[in-house]
Amino acid sequence: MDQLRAGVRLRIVLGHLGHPLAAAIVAHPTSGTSSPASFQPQQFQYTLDNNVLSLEQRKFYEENGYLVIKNLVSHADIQRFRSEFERICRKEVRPPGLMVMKDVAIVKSEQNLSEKSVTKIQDFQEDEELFRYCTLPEILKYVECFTGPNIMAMHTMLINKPPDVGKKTSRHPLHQDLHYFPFRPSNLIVCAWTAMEHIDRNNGCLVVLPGTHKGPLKPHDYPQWEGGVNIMYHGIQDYEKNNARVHLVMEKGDTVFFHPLLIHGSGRNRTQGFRKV
Ligand SMILES: CCCCCCCCCCCCCCCC(=O)SCCNC(=O)CCNC(=O)[C@H](O)C(C)(C)COP(=O)(O)OP(=O)(O)OC[C@H]1O[C@@H](n2cnc3c(N)ncnc32)[C@H](O)[C@@H]1OP(=O)(O)O
Ligand SMILES: Nc1ncnc2c1ncn2[C@@H]1O[C@H](COP(=O)(O)OP(=O)(O)OP(=O)(O)O)[C@@H](O)[C@H]1O
Ligand SMILES: O=C(O)CCC(=O)C(=O)O
Ligand SMILES: [Fe+2]
Ligand SMILES: [Mg+2]
Repeated sequence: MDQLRAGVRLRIVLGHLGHPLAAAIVAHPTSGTSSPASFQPQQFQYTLDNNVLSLEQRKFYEENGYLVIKNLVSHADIQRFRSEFERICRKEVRPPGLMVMKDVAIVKSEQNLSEKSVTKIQDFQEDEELFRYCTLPEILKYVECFTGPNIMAMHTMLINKPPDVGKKTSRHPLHQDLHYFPFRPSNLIVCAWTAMEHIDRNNGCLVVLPGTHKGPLKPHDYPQWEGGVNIMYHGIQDYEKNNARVHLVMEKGDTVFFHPLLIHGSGRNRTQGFRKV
C-alpha cells in the first residue's frame, strides 16, 4: 500500500513541478497532523525517532551527514536492475520520461547506444522494474528514519560510470544535491545510493566531505576542467580544501544514505569496467 502510494505521488509531484530535476527521496511537506520532527530531543536535528537506527548510527549521521548500511540490497535484485538497464540500452524498452546521458568525451564519437556508451539514465519512475528499487522495504525502512513515513521518490538515476578515456571526464565534481532540488525542508530529504558491484577508488567511488551537511548550500558552477565536463555536472568552487575527503569503499548491495547538503563527488574510473550504482 505505502509502496503504491509512493509511485503515484511521484508522478503527481513531477507533473506539478514541471521540472526535469528532482531529488532522491523526500518527506511530503504537508504530511501528517503531528510532525515527528517536533518531538525530537534537541540534540537530533537530522534524524527522526525510530526503532531502526542504533544510537551509534544515528549519532554518526547527525555528525557526518551520511550512513553506510552494508549488504542491504540483494544480489538478485541488483541483477534484475542490471538486466533492465541493459534492455534500456538496447532500446528494447523506452520508459516515458527517461533521460539517457552519454559521457561528454564520447558523445560525438559513438552513435549507437549500448551499455558501453550510456553514462547515466535518469527519471526511471515509469520503468516498473527499475522503480522497484524505490519500493524495496529494506530501502524504505532506512529512508523513513530521515523523511518520516510519508515518502515520495523525487529523482531516480542509474549511473554507469565509464572507463575514463584519459580526459578525466568520468569524474563527478564535488557538489551538494540540494543545488538541484527546488523543494525543502532539506533535513527531510535523503539520497539512497546503492553499489551494484565492488566500488573503490580505482573505479571511482563516492567521495564525501563529512560534516558538510551542517553548512549552507554553496554556489555551484562548472569546474574549469581541461578535458571537459558533463552537462549539468556543476561543482562547488570554494569548498574547504583542508576538509579531508573520505572515499567510501563499498561492496555490491551496500547502500549509503546521505543528506542533500553533504558535499560529495566521485573520482575518475581508472578500470575498464563500467562502475554501476
Ligand atoms: C536531475 C538532477 C537532479 C540531481 C539529482 C541528484 C543530484 C546529484 C547528481 C547530480 C548529477 C548531476 C545532475 C545532473 C542533472 C542532470 O542531468 S539534469 C538533466 C540533464 N540535462 C538536461 O536535461 C538538459 C536538457 N537535455 C539535454 O540537453 C539532452 O537531453 C542531453 C541530456 C544532453 C542528451 O541529449 P540527446 O537527446 O542524447 O541528444 P544528443 O544529440 O546526443 O546531444 C545533444 C547535445 O548535447 C550535447 N551533449 C550530450 N551529452 C552531453 C554531455 N554528457 N555533456 C555535455 N554535452 C552533452 C551533445 O554534444 C549535443 O550538443 P550539440 O551537438 O547540439 O552542440
Ligand atoms: N584538488 C581538487 N580540486 C577540485 N576538485 C577535486 C580535487 N580533488 C578531488 N576533487 C574532486 O573530488 C573528486 C574525487 O576526488 P579523487 O581524488 O578521489 O578522484 P580523482 O582525482 O578523480 O582520482 P584519484 O585521485 O583517485 O586518482 C574528483 O573527481 C573531483 O571531482
Ligand atoms: O555516483 C556518482 O558518481 C555520483 C553520484 C551523485 O552525486 C549522487 O548520487 O548524488
Ligand atoms: Fe550528488
Ligand atoms: Mg585525486
